[in-house]
Formats: sequence, structure tokens, C-alpha cells
Amino acid sequence: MTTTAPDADALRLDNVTLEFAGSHRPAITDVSLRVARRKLVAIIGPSGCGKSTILNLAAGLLAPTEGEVCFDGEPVTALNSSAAYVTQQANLLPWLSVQANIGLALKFRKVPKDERDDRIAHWTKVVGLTGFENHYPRELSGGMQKRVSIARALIYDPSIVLMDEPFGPLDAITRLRLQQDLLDLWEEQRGTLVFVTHDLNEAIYLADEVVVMSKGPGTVRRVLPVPFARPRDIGSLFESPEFSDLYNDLWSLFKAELDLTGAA
Ligand SMILES: Nc1ncnc2c1ncn2[C@@H]1O[C@H](COP(=O)(O)OP(=O)(O)OP(=O)(O)O)[C@@H](O)[C@H]1O
Repeated sequence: MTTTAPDADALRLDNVTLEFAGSHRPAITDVSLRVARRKLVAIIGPSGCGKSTILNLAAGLLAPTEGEVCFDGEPVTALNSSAAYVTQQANLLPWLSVQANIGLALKFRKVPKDERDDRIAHWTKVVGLTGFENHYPRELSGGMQKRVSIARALIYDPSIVLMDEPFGPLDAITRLRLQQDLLDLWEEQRGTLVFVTHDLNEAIYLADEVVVMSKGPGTVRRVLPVPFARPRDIGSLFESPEFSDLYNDLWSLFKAELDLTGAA
């Protein structure tokens, strides 16, 4: 059993700089970031500013060149087995059925088959794929594949979920559905979620805080709180004047980091 400092943040980056071997400039510079337990935090910023790098550091896939990354108060020095990582691509195993893909982490953890089957059935239902248990990834739409990857990540009750552009490649309608599904799911699950997105609406719909990164070498420019109560309904939220105000604030910050004029 792990003992955790009661006041520890779920994730903390302290003055983290990361420079890839052979690179002439850091991918991120002096990034300090705190993610409290059970919070949903969005990271936005221009392409290449280091958003995925931050998730990779949190997952223990990369180590900082300078500074420290802590999970539940302890330095991350190896693969973070408490973190579930939903990457940009669904990355399902093509030779396994939907149910086998969803249950993969339980199998690795040697969860008994009866319990495994129950939990797979539960999560298949939660992500709306009942009836598709025996289908293979090639027989699913992009949205369905994404649902499988989300169920696969959440089924083992991870302490923190890291999502890299969770709905990036999907059409607008599927995206909205999955965003609302994720919100509803989070009402029950209430874990910690850190996700990267390019979609300012998505950041506001889902997050408690939005971290705005500056262009590379990336660092944290601002952290904006999202004050909307939960449970949230995307439709009503979108129509509220407070939503537009926050969107405009976020857009002003984000725009300043984009090279929209083509100037250097
Ligand atoms: N394995 C690697 N080796 C060398 N440089 C890398 C590597 N991975 C990423 N980088 C560089 O680090 C910087 C940050 O990359 P990262 O993927 O974290 O950015 P990002 O903000 O997630 O980008 P995007 O929004 O386009 O996905 C970029 O300049 C990228 O070229």
C-alpha cells in the first residue's frame, strides 16, 4: 500500500526543464505546475510548445534535465504505474476484440477472470459499446475506437489519467458527444485528469483550470480557473454569457502565442 502525504498534489512539476539529447534548445523551460487531486486540468498552447512532453514526464516516460516531477508527493523516477495514458491515437491491439482490449490492464494485473469479466462488461456499457464486445478495432469507427481506449484506461481505477488530445481526430458531433460522456463519467469517477487539447471550447467544457503554455521553448504563461459548477451540460454552458467571457480571455492569451501574421 502506498502512503501519500495528505496534502500532496496529485502532480507537481517544479522548475522543470527538459532538453532532448542532441537538441540545441529545451523542449520545455522552467515549467512549474500543480495539479490538485480530483481536478481536471487542461493544457493548451501552440504546436511544439511541449504539452505532450509534460504528459510524458508525468507518465514517467521522460525524465527532466532540471527540476523535479512529483506524483502524490513522491518524485517520479520510473514508469508511473498509477497513471493511465490515453494517447492521441487509440493504439488498440488490432488482433484483440473490444472486450480483450478493454480488459488488457486487468489481465496484466492478474485480476481473477470473473471479476475481470464483470468490470469489462461494466465499462463496455459505460462507454456505450455493449453489443460490440466481440468486434475487432478495424470494425469500429474512430469514435468507437476512442471509447475503447478511454475504457481501457479507466477500468483499473488509475489515480491519474493523462489524455493527449483525447478527441482530436474526431468529427465535431462525435467530439461533443464524447466530451459530454467524459463529463458525466467524471461525476462518478472523480479522479485526477490532465489533458492536452487545441480546442479552447473543450478546455472550458471539461476543466477546472486551463494552463496556457507559451510558444517554444514552452513554459507556463497563465493558469486560468474555470468557475462553472458541476455537473456541467455542454449545451447550456455554451449558451451562457460567462462562457463567452472566459473563451475571449483564453483566446486573447492563446492568440498572443500564435504566429498568425507569419511574422517571426
Ligand atoms: N523524441 C524527441 N526528440 C527530440 N525532440 C523532440 C522529441 N519529442 C519532442 N521533441 C521536440 O520537443 C518540443 C515539444 O514537443 P511536444 O510534442 O511536447 O509539443 P506539443 O506541444 O505536444 O506539440 P503538438 O501540439 O504539435 O502535439 C518540440 O520542439 C519537438 O520537436
